[in-house]
Amino acid sequence: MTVTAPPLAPPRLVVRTSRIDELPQDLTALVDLLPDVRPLAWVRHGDGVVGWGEALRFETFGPGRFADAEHAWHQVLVGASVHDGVGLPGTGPIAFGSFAFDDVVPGDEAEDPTRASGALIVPRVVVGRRGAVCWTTTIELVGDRAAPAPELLPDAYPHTPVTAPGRVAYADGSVGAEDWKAVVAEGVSRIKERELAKVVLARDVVATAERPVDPRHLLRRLSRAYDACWTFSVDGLVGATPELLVRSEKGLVTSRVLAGTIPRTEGPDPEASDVLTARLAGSSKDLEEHEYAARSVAAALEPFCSSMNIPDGPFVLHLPNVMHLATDVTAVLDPSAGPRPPSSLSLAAALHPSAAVCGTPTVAARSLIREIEGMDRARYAGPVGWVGADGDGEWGIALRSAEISERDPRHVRLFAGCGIVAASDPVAELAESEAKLEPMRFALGED
Ligand SMILES: C=C(O[C@H]1C=CC=C(C(=O)O)[C@@H]1O)C(=O)O
Repeated sequence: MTVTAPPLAPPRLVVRTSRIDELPQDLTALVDLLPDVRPLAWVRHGDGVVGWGEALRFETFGPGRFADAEHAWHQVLVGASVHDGVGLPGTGPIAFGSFAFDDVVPGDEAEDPTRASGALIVPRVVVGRRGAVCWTTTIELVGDRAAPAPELLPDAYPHTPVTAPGRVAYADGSVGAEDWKAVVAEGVSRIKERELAKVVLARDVVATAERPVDPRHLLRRLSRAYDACWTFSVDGLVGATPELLVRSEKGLVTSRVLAGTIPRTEGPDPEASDVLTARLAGSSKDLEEHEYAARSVAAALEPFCSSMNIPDGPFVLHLPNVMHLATDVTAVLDPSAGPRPPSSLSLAAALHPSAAVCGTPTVAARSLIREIEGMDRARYAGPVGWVGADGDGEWGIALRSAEISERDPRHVRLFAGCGIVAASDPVAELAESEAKLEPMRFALGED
């Protein structure tokens, strides 16, 4: 694990949260506040948290990436001095984070042994909104002479205008579209050979923009057009995910499980929309895909919970680009499990990778992905979100996402994947993956 911070050991945080005037009733009110420095965001329906600056960063590696990050977060909180005048989820100290999908990236260690597979970032400034309550949090490192005075913090970062990426050219990523159909066909045949029941296979597309991609541009467009999704930005990974891996708040745990998809092709015709909804709700192939995902989430949560509610069947979630089969799982953390309940981050670690992004059984699916997918997923399909001082927080699965290249921010990798079962058809899966790329293609467009 790497801790990047001014040379102070151990670092001591001073955290102040205070209520501020209500922000405009606008879906982009929070993301509009972001300055031009690697923005942090977790926003849905205009509520959530945004952050900027870096008080602390913890970088972690490999299979221990979640546990090491959690340990570092606990350590830093021990000495923190917190003045929280609001007391809501997301107030006080928080860290944004994102984590790689896989424990190992084949061949990668040789190429870049320093590339972290997880990071928690404690921002210098957070602004949040929950309903009518808005707040700001400033986070300083004691003795950090480089830090601006607290009263200057919100303005101490450059507020240059948001820039649009201009013309964007798209090219094949690691595996071209045609070849990817063969990858899917291989997945189907392995399933038919009974090696496994389900595997999620993904592909990437590389976008090259005329100008460096400003994550704030993507955030604005996503939070407006995909407001029912969780729009996020952490360390150059930006997206609007419809899938909530876990939210943990005061002992109540929620997870929105998605699997089973139909691209939306019906335009504004409500009758056509009803036909698609009915087709998805009655598709045995999609129901099978969904069942594996819902079961994997329930099984991972079970050891931590005293009760759980799993609806009998999924509902159909309507998004602008696709419809999904969805199940909202709710559960209560077991109060007798010990003095410190599991944090949202450790629940995310236990849930990852669910069968919505990996497959069933997990180990067989993960090894088939490594064998045939032909792509480094990096942080795509890994957990992304935030954790607070009490461990509560929200973690989504980094879907409908793209990674802006650190080396050259004109380059962006867009990702999409599809659950494959015995009845999957490679042509239909390619069309589905295109529909799942649509949010990020839209985000890269012009206002
Ligand atoms: C893996 C992705 O979607 C997952 C979530 C919802 C529906 C899915 C599906 O129907 O295949 C996938 O399991 C993705 O968007 O890249």
